[in-house]
Amino acid sequence: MLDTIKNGLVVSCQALENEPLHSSFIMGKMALAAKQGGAKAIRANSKEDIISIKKETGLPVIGIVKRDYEDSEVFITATKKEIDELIESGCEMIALDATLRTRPNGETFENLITYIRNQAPSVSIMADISSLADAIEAERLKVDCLSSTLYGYTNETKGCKLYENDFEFLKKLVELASLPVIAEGNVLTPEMARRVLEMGAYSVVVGGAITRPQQITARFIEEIQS
Ligand SMILES: CC(=O)N[C@H](C=O)[C@@H](O)[C@H](O)[C@H](O)COP(=O)(O)O
Repeated sequence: MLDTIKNGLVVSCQALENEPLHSSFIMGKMALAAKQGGAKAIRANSKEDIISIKKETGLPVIGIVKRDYEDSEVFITATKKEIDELIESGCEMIALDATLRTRPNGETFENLITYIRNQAPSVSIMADISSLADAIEAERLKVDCLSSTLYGYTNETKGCKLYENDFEFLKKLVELASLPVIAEGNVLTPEMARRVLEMGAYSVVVGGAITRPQQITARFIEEIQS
């Protein structure tokens, strides 16, 4: 999986229940379009979407399951339940929240890593981090790669954007990490994607700027009305 995405583009094809394109059929077609454009792999949410995308494209998939829990802010692959669903989906890599926040049901990131290694030894693990401290802990637990997914999406980093100050956070992360670092989150243009790879990112994940038309439209509106 890691060899496949090196220096390449991964397209995130996700539409949650409250989004207009929410449908495994549509995500499959979206992923096919991404494949035709040259995507090396797809990042996707839910067992159903992953099965549909794999059937439609044959591309490797970085799988997540987003689910909200009352007792925790962690929502990306939070517990064993989501991991079981991902293993059943056949995805090649599982991404999970690797922040230091408390998980639902008293589960721990460390236990989930062990669980994946035992249940699905051929599946790679991506740690979705929000800070350098998260990255250090994820490396200690021997995940396969780090992704900047949650930078800007925790209480401590709220409002931060990955591209700020010429990708300052990503630069620090690449310097610190010995594992491959995937640039993900608010990579909005082809130029930004090239820039993060130049800075040493191993690969880049682009989501909304390709697969969420409501975000793309809003960006046009913002520009023409300002
Ligand atoms: C924070 C969170 O929930 N991120 C999710 C993680 O899978 C997705 O909603 C994002 O689309 C993905 O990370 C790609 O980022 P962007 O869409 O900004 O290119």
